[in-house]
Amino acid sequence: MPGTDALTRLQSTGQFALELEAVSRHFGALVALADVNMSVKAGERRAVLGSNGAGKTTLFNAITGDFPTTTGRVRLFGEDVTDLPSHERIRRGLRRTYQISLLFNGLTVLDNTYLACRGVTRGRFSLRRPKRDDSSLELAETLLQAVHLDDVKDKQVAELSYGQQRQLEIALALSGAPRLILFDEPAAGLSPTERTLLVEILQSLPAHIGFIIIEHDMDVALKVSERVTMMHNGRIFKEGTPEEIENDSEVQELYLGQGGDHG
Ligand SMILES: Nc1ncnc2c1ncn2[C@@H]1O[C@H](COP(=O)(O)OP(=O)(O)OP(=O)(O)O)[C@@H](O)[C@H]1O
Repeated sequence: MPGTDALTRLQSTGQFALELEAVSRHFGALVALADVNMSVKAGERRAVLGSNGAGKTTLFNAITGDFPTTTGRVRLFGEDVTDLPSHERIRRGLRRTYQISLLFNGLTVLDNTYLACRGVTRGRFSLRRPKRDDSSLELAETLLQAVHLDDVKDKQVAELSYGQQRQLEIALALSGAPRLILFDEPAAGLSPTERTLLVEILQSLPAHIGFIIIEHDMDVALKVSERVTMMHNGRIFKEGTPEEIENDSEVQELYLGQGGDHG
């Protein structure tokens, strides 16, 4: 049971997109997340940094409900979702991208996006051929413009570069009125040019869409976020503005102490 302060915070308004209250996740004897408290405002852009095994992916799994938490409460937009399955959290506006690709390689870019739009709006997938007047098709085209893929919309996904596939994953995450998106290392494997484009795409997302980004590229993470949470050994080690984190001597020590292993 959370204490009085925790309960007061749990009963707070929906001004927060996300509130984590003493969230822990154990794997046997291993504590992957230990008593994590974290609040992200609606529309806020937050980076989560930390070395390998710091608990970043486990944190995402706790937020999405992909793994149950061992202890603690998770609140989305003022509502306690700790006991709700992933699809119920998605219905409340939560989206996630993965480090592995979940795209349909044999379909076109537009078809992939269209299916995602229909899948969310109708609650299930339909393989009906799109008609020109379909609002899902219009939405899909708009999303592809937002991620700079409109000129390759008729190509098969398998023909896209790796960077373009990552851009498409962002378009899919944008389908169906998301309010909070979790991006899991979107810059991984991208060229410098593709990273610049990624930063531009993330910075141009509509203001009401908040996100949390796990990113090993400090430069990308600090450019697209308003606040940064540093994790270490399953705990929150530091939180602050990008400037505060960049200039923090303990953060520098931790990173340098790992021989430059930022990820
Ligand atoms: N399903 C699992 N079973 C057992 N241990 C796990 C499982 N998932 C994660 N862990 C362990 O929990 C700890 C945190 O892992 P996690 O993947 O959350 O770290 P991370 O910060 O995302 O690391 P990376 O940057 O390498 O992705 C690690 O010690 C990891 O080995």
